[in-house]
Amino acid sequence: MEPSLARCGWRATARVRSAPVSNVPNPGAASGPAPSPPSGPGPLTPPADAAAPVRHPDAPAPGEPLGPHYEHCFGCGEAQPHGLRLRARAGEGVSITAEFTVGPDHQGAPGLAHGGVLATALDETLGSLNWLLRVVAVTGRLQTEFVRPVPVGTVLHLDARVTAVHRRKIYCTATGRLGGPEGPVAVRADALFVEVKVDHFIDNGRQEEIRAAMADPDQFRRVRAFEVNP
Ligand SMILES: CCCCCCCC/C=C\CCCCCCCC(=O)SCCNC(=O)CCNC(=O)[C@H](O)C(C)(C)COP(=O)(O)OP(=O)(O)OC[C@H]1O[C@@H](n2cnc3c(N)ncnc32)[C@H](O)[C@@H]1OP(=O)(O)O
Repeated sequence: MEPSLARCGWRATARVRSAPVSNVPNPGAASGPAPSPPSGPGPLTPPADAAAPVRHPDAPAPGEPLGPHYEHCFGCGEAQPHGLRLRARAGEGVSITAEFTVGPDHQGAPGLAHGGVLATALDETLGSLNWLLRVVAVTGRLQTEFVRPVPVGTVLHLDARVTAVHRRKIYCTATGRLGGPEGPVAVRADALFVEVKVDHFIDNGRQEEIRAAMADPDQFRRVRAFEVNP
């Protein structure tokens, strides 16, 4: 241990307190064997009749930057001072690459990215995939795996792809690597997005921001085009 940390009273031997499992009361014990864990495919496994994703003919070309989908978005917006300012590019097929530089505003522990911020980076990258399908969709489910700590200053290189589509459900997966596209894997996610109409935002968003977004002709046209010109 660093001498300076030892001076602060930190002990490398700290352990979570725990009781032996046999001492934990089990109210179900008297009524027979414990229920078996759920089996079968989970909600992030596409059903057998799911289809392969199809890249929309008007999707941005591979390598083309996607640009923010909303300027105040915490994930990608330019007008969001503490946001992630994640930059995404179209990939081949229905895939995306993205970069996010972890800054001091993104810390959880000293010098390390907050797990929720990393989940946001994964969510934002996965959400960008819908631009290649040309549908508007929101996250229904996001399962994250944190494999390595991510220091402040790291450029996290993300890649994501859609694996299957079933009715309004879009199944996708993403990986984030440290320092470069071939760097060690730090985070992973599997997700289910659900296609929605633009009315989802109009009906549920705070009126102040909705009015401002509707007054922005670029914003409105871009999103509506997904609905009326599938
Ligand atoms: C002028 C206005 C301008 C607007 C500008 C807009 C620009 C922005 C454009 C694009 C935005 C993209 C934003 C990107 C940001 C990154 C992504 C996010 O963080 S999004 C935020 C977090 N997510 C939510 O807030 C969702 C909250 N949840 C909901 O609203 C609903 O629960 C919703 C829409 C997800 C589903 O509700 P239902 O009533 O529409 O759909 P049902 O009929 O229940 O489900 C349809 C199918 O999906 C399955 N499903 C739904 N939710 C599921 C879940 N959580 N897990 C598993 N399956 C689920 C169901 O089982 C059903 O499947 P079966 O077709 O029957 O097989």
